[in-house]
Amino acid sequence: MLTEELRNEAEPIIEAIYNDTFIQGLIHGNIDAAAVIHYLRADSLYLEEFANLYAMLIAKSDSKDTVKFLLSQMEFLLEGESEAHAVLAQAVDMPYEDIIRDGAWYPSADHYIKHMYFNAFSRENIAFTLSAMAPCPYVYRRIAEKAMARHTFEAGHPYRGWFEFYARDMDDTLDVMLTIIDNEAERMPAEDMKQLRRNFIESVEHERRFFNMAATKERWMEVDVHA
Ligand SMILES: Cc1ncc(CO)c(N)n1
Repeated sequence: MLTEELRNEAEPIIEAIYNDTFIQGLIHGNIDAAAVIHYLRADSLYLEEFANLYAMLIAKSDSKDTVKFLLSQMEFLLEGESEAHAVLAQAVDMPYEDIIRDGAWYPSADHYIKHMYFNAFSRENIAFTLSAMAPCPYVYRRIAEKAMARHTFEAGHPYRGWFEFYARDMDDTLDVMLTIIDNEAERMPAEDMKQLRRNFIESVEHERRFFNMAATKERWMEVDVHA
């Protein structure tokens, strides 16, 4: 199965993400608050676009079950994931709304978002876009699983709820995404299947860059989007 292979290929990158500054900082509870704030500013905008991408995929879907899935995911995204963000906001002791007021598509987030949109705009088959989107739930779930397996988060740990959320709540999203990708891949020419692979692995790399973006507070040097 294609997505099983892709998950195996992604594993060393995910292990690297796990060992990078951002996740290690969350695990040990000593992350720079400014990095968490930078992450939330970018991620709130990223998730907004993720919801917009679901809407684009709905327009491309002819199966009722797929439409239902995409709708439910959109709702989950708009409601549920705020729980994970709330944990981070609380840990840095700032109201969430105040944090995200000044967000921007910082360069790495910008690249990742446009990678997904390129597939949505240029391909009719939703498997292309889904192959670029699936690493979003997958990478977070794997990281959360690794963290929970390797560490004991005491009750008062400021980031415990973040890891618990992603260890618990990503399965449904992931299963349906991977099933659609595998079903479509079976009927595709080799060239297209290669693109699904590239899309998936590139997004796993984008996930790494996104956390590093937050850790280094990466921003555009010349573009002021609030001008
Ligand atoms: C960039 C990014 N990837 C994945 C997730 C998990 O949904 C997230 N919130 N943000």
